[in-house]
Amino acid sequence: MISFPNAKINIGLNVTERRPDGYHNLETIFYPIKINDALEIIKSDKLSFESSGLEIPGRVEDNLCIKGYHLLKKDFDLPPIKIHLHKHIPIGAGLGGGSADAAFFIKLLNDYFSLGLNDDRMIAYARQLGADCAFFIKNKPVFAFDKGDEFEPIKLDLSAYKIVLVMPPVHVSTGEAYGGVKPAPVKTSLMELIELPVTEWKQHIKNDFEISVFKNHPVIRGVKAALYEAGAIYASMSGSGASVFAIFNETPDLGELKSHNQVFTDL
Ligand SMILES: C[C@](O)(CO)[C@H](O)COP(=O)(O)OP(=O)(O)OC[C@H]1O[C@@H](n2ccc(N)nc2=O)[C@H](O)[C@@H]1O
Ligand SMILES: Nc1ncnc2c1ncn2[C@@H]1O[C@H](COP(=O)(O)OP(=O)(O)OP(=O)(O)O)[C@@H](O)[C@H]1O
Repeated sequence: MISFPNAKINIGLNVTERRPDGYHNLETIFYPIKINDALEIIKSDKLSFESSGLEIPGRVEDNLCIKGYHLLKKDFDLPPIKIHLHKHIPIGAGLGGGSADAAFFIKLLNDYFSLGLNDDRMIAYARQLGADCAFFIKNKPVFAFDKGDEFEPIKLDLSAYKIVLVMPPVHVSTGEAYGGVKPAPVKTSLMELIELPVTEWKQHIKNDFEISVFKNHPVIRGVKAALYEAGAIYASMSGSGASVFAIFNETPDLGELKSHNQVFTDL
């Protein structure tokens, strides 16, 4: 059985406070986009994991799919499977690629072995694998709060616009990004700001990670500026970076940006 985990972008991200457990409370809007991995499972005589496409850093045991298998195996008598992941979603990009794989893997196991889990139970498992994972179970635009794993549904449809995503040749680790951020309470919640017309987002909606990440990686600031020069209505780094997305009325001419970065369109 195969599925196609997709990436997300964060439209606005406010880190509001440090939590006693070392994590941070935040508020953000998660919006799914059409950059996909391919994830396949088949029955086998032993548990195995292989990947193709982009190289995934770290040990196989730490891959979120393997972690997901062991998590569900505690509660279900799962037979061994062979997992194949074709990695296409850029890594260290703030696109939640690993988290999407984890959530889609739980959904695959649920379907393949008819485990009978509803969304809430799958969300409870996904949350244990990483803060971003839970979003990808329902995979619909939401306002997220707490660790980024509590949600309010929102009505947001950007399909009338052209969304472009630029991945510069740098990677930012999530830990590094949280290390540089100064938490602060918000004046107006993103839940309200997201209701503004897209043309007003530039004045009101920000990503708190940009200050320190841009300082350490000025090339990312440059990408955002170039996207505004190309006519973007709104542009922002996604999550903890390094990717930057932009919303346009018409398909832009990205000229120079294309020669130094990976560019995704039609998202
Ligand atoms: C930056 C975002 O992508 C925004 O959507 C997420 O907050 C990151 O979520 P994630 O990658 O699923 O994060 P996890 O794998 O759970 O945690 C990685 C590290 O990020 C930090 N972290 C993550 C989420 C959060 N609300 N507060 C944190 O401080 C912690 O240092 C943690 O050790
Ligand atoms: N299936 C997976 N795909 C990619 N990375 C994985 C996966 N499983 C575990 N990882 C580990 O997670 C790290 C970052 O993954 P990911 O691509 O989700 O980060 P990101 O782009 O910073 O996303 P975000 O911070 O938005 O969750 C990788 O360096 C890798 O070690």
